[in-house]
Amino acid sequence: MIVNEAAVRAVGVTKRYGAGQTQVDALVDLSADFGKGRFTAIMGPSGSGKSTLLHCLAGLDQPTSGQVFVGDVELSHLPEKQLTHLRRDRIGFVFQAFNLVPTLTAFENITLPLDLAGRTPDRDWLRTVIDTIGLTDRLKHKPSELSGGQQQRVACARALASRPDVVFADEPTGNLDSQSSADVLGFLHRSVREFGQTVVMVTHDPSAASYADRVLFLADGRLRSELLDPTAETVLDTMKSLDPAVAG
Ligand SMILES: Nc1ncnc2c1ncn2[C@@H]1O[C@H](COP(=O)(O)OP(=O)(O)OP(=O)(O)O)[C@@H](O)[C@H]1O
Repeated sequence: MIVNEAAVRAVGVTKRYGAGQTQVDALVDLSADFGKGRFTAIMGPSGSGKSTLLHCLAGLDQPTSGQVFVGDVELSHLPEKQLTHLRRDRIGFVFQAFNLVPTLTAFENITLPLDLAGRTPDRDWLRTVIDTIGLTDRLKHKPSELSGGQQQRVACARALASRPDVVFADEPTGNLDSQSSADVLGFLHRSVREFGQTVVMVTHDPSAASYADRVLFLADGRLRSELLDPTAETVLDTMKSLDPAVAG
């Protein structure tokens, strides 16, 4: 397995909002590689730039300066139509609010992005993903008939259905109890370990971050620290050293 090859790369990314008195530098000259087949968590205090970074990496927002690469494609040079195709074909998204379509069944939600793209699902892959989320008996149910944790696992399966180059997850366990969080994180972890998927996840929760291979810590739009093979304890210790508010 090639461990060091980057699925996504930020090079000198700055993101500035507003101007003059209201100017905010949400990201400042930030560079980071996100290795293929790796699970990376992004942490940092509120307002440190986590969501902005995720949106820039996913081509949902444009850096003010600097470059973002998905594989070897540089996003800022892509016309909007190609960017839309790249997001659709090569990137999966999981959001805090599960964002499932209420009128469709779980199975239909999972295959919706492929259907919209006019792509034939890879049956074996779809079966693997569905078996791994452990909801085989709930596939004909609508989202309102599923628990929050089950809905988020459906959202994860939807993100993986196209076998994307990278899955971006923005606070995927923010609305879940601890057991449901463990189910969702366990699934993301398995998708990396067993299927070689790449996951980049923003979280506030040290135990969620401990499922990752690596944690990046942001503060004031800058990369401040990095932890490999994190545990909830080492993540919390690093957070305390970076943010006096956490240290209490
Ligand atoms: N559209 C916008 N216009 C102006 N300022 C913005 C915009 N989006 C974000 N910001 C500012 O950029 C900074 C970084 O915001 P961002 O949402 O990336 O932080 P975050 O670390 O994800 O925060 P949280 O943990 O609270 O979600 C903040 O100061 C925020 O107020």
